[in-house]
Amino acid sequence: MKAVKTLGQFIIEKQADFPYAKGELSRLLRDIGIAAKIVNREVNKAGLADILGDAGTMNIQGEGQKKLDVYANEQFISALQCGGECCMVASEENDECIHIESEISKNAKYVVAIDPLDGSSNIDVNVGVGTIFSIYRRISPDGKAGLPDVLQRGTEQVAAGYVIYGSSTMMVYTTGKGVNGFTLDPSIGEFCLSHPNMSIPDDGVIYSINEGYYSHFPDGVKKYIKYCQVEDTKTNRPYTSRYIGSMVADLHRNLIKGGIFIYPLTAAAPNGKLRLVYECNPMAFIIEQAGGKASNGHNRILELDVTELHQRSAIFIGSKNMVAKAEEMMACFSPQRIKKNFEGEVCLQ
Ligand SMILES: O=P(O)(O)OC[C@H]1O[C@](O)(COP(=O)(O)O)[C@@H](O)[C@@H]1O
Ligand SMILES: [Mg+2]
Ligand SMILES: [Mg+2]
Repeated sequence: MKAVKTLGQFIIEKQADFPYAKGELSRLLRDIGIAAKIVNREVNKAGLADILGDAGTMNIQGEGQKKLDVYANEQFISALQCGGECCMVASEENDECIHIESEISKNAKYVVAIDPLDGSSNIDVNVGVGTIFSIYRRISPDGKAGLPDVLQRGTEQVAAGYVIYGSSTMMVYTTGKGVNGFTLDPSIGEFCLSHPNMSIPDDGVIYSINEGYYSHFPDGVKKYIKYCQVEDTKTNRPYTSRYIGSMVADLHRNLIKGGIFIYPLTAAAPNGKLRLVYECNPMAFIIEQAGGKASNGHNRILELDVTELHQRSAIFIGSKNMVAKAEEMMACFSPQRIKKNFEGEVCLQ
């Protein structure tokens, strides 16, 4: 019988990888795991728990908040407040950063950026949703945590992860030493190591993009979609199209099977849709740690300058050879040219 290793046991064991570790990061990951279990409980019985539907409020993105967006946000913030290892939270659902003033937390070493519920458009229809988190070391002086702490480049993340609430619930995370996945065993209420040392294949046969916006895509993206659809058995094409509409679920599938996920600049979202701080940077850290690649079509996501909390970015992420191919086609079009393209100027293609 294979020994079960829980998330808590694994975290403590891995602490040895960090000679100066005092357990703060371990306890912070524990706190995130606790909130994930509470959210999972509600997601699993969402239809019965009066937690489906709209909350009737808008977030700073101008998006209508779902009841589960608000619930998940509250659960993660309160778990981080109780745990004492986080001095500030930046959330998709809050305009500004939330300072944790309690005595035990205000000088805590870490700040957390979070997308409490990812894939909100799928909540009411029982399709996989997730949570995305990113952890940075506070760079501001004691008690002075602020925006600069979450506007650090993605390369400065000390840990990142996601939770997927799917047919089973999993937590997948990295601390910069590989990627590991844990499946929640409801019978013991523990996340247990199920996917050690996850790695994404260098090549895949899945492309994931919302083709409904095709006419608004940059020509480089149109060219790449055409490339995916061409008949060529030598390169396993045509690839197959899969798009769930929850970034976590689309990336989790591609992490395991190989594939590329693209959310480019579009006419409707000229700066992209997905948010750099709590969606693109953490997912890029995980995918790179699994051997994949992540860019905005031109530049490495993790090296992008972060100037705003809810800043958006285009993202091309997944199997490294597939992302490289897409970048090759985007190279025909510099970001400036793409912008011009949206202003209706004829593309040189
Ligand atoms: O419906 P679209 O435009 O394809 O967008 C889907 C994308 O938007 C998101 O739902 C945005 O995330 P949130 O649900 O956290 O706002 C992603 O999960 C998903 O990849
Ligand atoms: Mg999201
Ligand atoms: Mg969200």
